[in-house]
Amino acid sequence: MNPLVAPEPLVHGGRTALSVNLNKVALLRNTRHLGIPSVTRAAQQVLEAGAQGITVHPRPDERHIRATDVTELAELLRAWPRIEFNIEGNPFHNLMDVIRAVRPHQATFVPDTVGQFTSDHGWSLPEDAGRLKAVIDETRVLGVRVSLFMDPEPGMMRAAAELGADRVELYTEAYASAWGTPRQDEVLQRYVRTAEAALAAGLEINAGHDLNRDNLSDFLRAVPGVMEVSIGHALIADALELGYAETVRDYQRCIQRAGVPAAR
Ligand SMILES: CC(=O)[C@@H](O)[C@H](O)COP(=O)(O)O
Ligand SMILES: NCC(=O)COP(=O)(O)O
Repeated sequence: MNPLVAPEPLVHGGRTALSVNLNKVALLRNTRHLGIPSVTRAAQQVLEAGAQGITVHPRPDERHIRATDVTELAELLRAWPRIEFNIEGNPFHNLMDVIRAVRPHQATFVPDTVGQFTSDHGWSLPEDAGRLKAVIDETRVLGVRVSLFMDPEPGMMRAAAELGADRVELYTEAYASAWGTPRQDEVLQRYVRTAEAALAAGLEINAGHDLNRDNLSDFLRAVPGVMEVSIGHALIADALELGYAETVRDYQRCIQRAGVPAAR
């Protein structure tokens, strides 16, 4: 029995789930040998406040999330059967060993290099398709949903679906950079067209990177079918001021303001 995949699919009724990325809690923790702030305590508090998922990106250099964090979070989440565990990373680096061991609900494949400052691009299809097929197939056989981290390129959506991906995660940095500028609507339309192409190809849709309390509602109001947003950097920064619980509630309010009820 897959330890983390729920017996029944975790369906949020097409509503947008909030998955909190805990990378930056681990980043701060790693600056001393004191074990604080605790990653598992952060997870417990954001889940008690209503978050529907936890996301981590255990990079090969362990600059933030470590392998031990992943196993401790997997253990914690056994007590939260309706919560999704999303583990991100490059499947050609360390990620597949983690997926085989933990079998989270979702694996998000990201084409980062080992020392990359942060994620800053999606997969190139069809160029990357040949090597992605095998790891997508293996991951799905393990009962783990596959999401491909993708730029807002409508023309790549069919190729992502043909590879067997269940979802694409729209890389939202371009939107976040344009938000509040005269280019906002033009850039947003690229995401709308990409989401429409993804849905037409039979893919489900996630989104993430640089989303925050200012730009989230406009994105969800415009872009159809977003099942999950994974948010870390801005959310943890907000939590330094507001606390985890009030911050999660505020992000849920942003989702609800978009007219897309937050997942229950
Ligand atoms: C894939 C993505 O956009 C982010 O989830 C990524 O985890 C950010 O990584 P850092 O937190 O190391 O910047
Ligand atoms: N996949 C995006 C994610 O998990 C968090 O990205 P960010 O909010 O830290 O930019």
